[in-house]
Amino acid sequence: MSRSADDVSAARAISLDEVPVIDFAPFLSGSAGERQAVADAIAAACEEIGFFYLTGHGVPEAARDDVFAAARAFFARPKAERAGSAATPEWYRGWIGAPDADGFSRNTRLFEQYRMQHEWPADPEDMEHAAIFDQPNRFPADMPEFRRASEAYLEAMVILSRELLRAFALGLGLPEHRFDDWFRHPASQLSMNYYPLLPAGADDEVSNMVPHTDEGPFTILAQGEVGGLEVKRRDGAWIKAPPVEGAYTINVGDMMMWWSNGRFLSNLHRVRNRAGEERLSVPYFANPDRSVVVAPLPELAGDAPAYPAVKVADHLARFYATLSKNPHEIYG
Ligand SMILES: O=C(O)CCC(=O)C(=O)O
Ligand SMILES: [Fe+2]
Repeated sequence: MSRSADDVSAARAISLDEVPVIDFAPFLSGSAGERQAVADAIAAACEEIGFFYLTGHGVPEAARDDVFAAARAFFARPKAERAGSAATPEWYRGWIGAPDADGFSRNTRLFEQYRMQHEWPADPEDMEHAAIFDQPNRFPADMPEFRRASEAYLEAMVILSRELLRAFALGLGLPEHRFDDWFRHPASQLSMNYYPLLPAGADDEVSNMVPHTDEGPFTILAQGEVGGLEVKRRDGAWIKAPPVEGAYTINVGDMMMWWSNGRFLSNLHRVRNRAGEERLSVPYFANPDRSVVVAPLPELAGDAPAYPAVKVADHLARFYATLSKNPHEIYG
C-alpha cells in the first residue's frame, strides 16, 4: 500500500524550524565548550516547543533495526498469540490491546502496545508497588530474537538517557551530574506502539492516540518510516513531527517540567495515522528510580515552586492503571 503524500513525503518537506534537529555527537565527544553549546541548543528547544530531533546519538543502527523487526513480528501475530503475553494489573508488563469497541469516537484508544521495563533487583522498601516494578518482563516464550533485540535496545536506551540527563542539567545551568543519583535503577519503560489506520470516516477530531503529555522526565522516541506524530505549537496549531532518518524524536515530559519549575515545556502531542499503512514506533519513557520524589529543584524554583512534590512510584502507578482504558474513562 502506498503512503499518502500527506504523511510521508510531504511531511519530510516541512520546515523543521519548529522541531529543531540537534547533533549530539559534539556532546558525546567534544570539549566543554562544545558540550555546553549542544546543551544550550537542547534547552532552547525544550523551552520553545518541548521537542527536538537528535542525530549523532551513538545508538547503533542495527540495535534500532532489530527492535523494529521484533515489533513487526510481534504485531503480525494473531491476536490470541499477542494476548498470550498480555500485561495485567498484577503483572504490569507485556501486551496491552486496544479496547474492543463497536464504533469509535474521538475518545477511542486506537493503538496497541507491548511494554517492558528494565529488570532491576527488587526493592524490599517498596512492596506496595512490587507488582508493577519487580516482575520480570513478559516476553513471548517462542520469540527468542524478540527478547534479545529488546534487551539490547533497553541497554542502549539507558546509556543514551544518562547522557541526555547531563545535557538537560547543563542546559538548565546546573552541574552536569545533578540528576545522576536519581537514575541508578530507573523505572523507565520501553514500549512498542502499533497504530492501525484510522477508521474510514474518522474526521479531524479523531486520533489513534489522543493529545497527551508524557508522565516521566523525557521520552526517546524511535519512529518507523510512517509519520503520524503531531505536536502542539504555542500558538495552538498542530504541526507534524515526521520521522527524520536516523534521528530520535526527544520530548520533555511532566517530571522534567516540574524539576525545571516550568522552564522546560511538557508539550501536548498526538498520533493520527492517515498514511494508508500500519505505523510502528518505539518510545523509551525515561523515569527516575521509583523511590525518588520529584519536585521543582530549589536552585531553580527558589521559594516559588510551581508544582507539588510527587513520588515516582505513586505517580507511575496511577498512570499505569489508566493505560488500557479509553481516554473518556480516564478524563470523563
Ligand atoms: O508514536 C509516537 O510517535 C508517539 C507515541 C507517544 O506519544 C506515546 O507513546 O506516549
Ligand atoms: Fe507521548
